[in-house]
Amino acid sequence: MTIYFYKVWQPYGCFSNFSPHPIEIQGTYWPTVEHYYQAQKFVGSEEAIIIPSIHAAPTPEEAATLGRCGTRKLRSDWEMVKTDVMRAAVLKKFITHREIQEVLLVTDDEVLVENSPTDYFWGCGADKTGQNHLGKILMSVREEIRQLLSLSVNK
Ligand SMILES: Nc1c(N[C@@H]2O[C@H](COP(=O)(O)O)[C@@H](O)[C@H]2O)[nH]c(=O)[nH]c1=O
Repeated sequence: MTIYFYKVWQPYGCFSNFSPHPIEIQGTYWPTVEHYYQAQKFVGSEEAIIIPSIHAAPTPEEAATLGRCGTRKLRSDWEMVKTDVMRAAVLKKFITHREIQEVLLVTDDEVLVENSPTDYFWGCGADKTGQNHLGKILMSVREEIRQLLSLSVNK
């Protein structure tokens, strides 16, 4: 059975990048994966001055609004790196927070789909034909954590 998730307050809300699970990456703490992801759009770009505001945004929604501002220029390699940026952040989230790691592992081999009505890249979009890259990242993180756990058990 496919598992759909989207908003934090809906079933499997902990799979949303907006869920309140902080991550530490290269010595910096980010309140959510979404804060980190949106800030990475401007690393090394002429708009990098916005990064502290994204970092300090009171909610992931506000971080997303800042990062999505259409007039700001993104780093030139963003399209090439964004999936790796997202995967690193999602992996860190589920390694750090054991209670949601358990929720992820209990989904076994079910297909995970971000049920966004608007996003055809990270989610499945309104008509379910989207690429679902966030769901694919979650499934690959699930597999990686399983392997890490089996290595530590067999040591
Ligand atoms: N969960 C969730 C969203 N979905 C998230 O939005 C991000 C994509 O942002 P961008 O690349 O800037 O379009 C990505 O983290 C995706 O999972 N969007 C929302 O407005 N509300 C939400 O509750």
